[in-house]
Amino acid sequence: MTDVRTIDVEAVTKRFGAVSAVDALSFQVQPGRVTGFLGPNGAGKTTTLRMLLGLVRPTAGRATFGGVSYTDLESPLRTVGAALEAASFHPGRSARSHLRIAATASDIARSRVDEVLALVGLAEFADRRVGGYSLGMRQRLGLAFALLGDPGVLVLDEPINGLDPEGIKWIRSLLRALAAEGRTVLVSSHLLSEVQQSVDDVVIIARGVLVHSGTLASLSAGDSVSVLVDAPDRGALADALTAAGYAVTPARSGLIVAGVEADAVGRTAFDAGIPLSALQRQSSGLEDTFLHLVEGNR
Ligand SMILES: Nc1ncnc2c1ncn2[C@@H]1O[C@H](COP(=O)(O)OP(=O)(O)OP(=O)(O)O)[C@@H](O)[C@H]1O
Repeated sequence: MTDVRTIDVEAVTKRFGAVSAVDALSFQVQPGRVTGFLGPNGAGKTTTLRMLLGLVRPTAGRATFGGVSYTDLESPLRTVGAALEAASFHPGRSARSHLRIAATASDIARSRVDEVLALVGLAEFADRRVGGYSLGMRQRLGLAFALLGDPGVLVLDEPINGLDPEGIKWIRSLLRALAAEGRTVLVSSHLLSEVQQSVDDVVIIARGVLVHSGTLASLSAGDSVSVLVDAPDRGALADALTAAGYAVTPARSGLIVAGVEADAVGRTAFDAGIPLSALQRQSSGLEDTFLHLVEGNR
């Protein structure tokens, strides 16, 4: 690995005619961590990654690797490994032949081709025509390209898309391993649940604007906890909880008490001499928090 850098997105805007795909977006991606770049379909993820990789020119702002734009990098393939969605490969050529051509063009040792083929689990299919590959195998080939120059930064657009459960498990551990080696790893997805197990940090966008950036743990701080409680005498229970200062909302199967843990609700009922028929903690969960964040921006 040669060159480890942060990814710096600074007030980047991209308009396509009247469509504002990305709007004054700023965030930083740190080395040694896996960062999930999340947002619903059409949020502007691919456009942002394309600006980062010099494929689309921002209307305003700049996206760089430690202050240097992709097109100004001395040795781009050795600095940044990228796998964008819908990478096109020549159907009649093999994975090995694709990688050999790229290695030769960038002055990378031929031996590295076999290394990356093994790394992505394509060694036994290396000489097969890419036209016969499954979507998952194409994803692996895209990843092999990204890793070819042993770069310090990886930018991967929806790398989990198309992988089977075993492939998903494999890529999760690969992402973790790449970050553990000190690399900067940015992975886009429209599903938090897809990357939740492999990311340290999250950058969440919706409609082209930033809605949250921070550690994965910072996201769970927004989880709302509540308790569903019920008693044969629901009215008496509601009165006791309200008298104790809790916000109580009637629901079909009981009462919802917001922002409190089950033990406190149980104690209040016990002190008031009210036997309970149900007491259940409810957490909105990370995915709900994520959806709430992005839907607030729809
Ligand atoms: N070349 C283009 N011309 C016009 N509009 C575009 C172009 N590229 C993207 N857009 C629009 O910009 C917005 C953001 O699209 P983008 O593909 O970046 O989103 P995304 O978050 O990557 O979504 P997905 O997960 O569906 O790929 C969308 O409204 C899209 O229609």
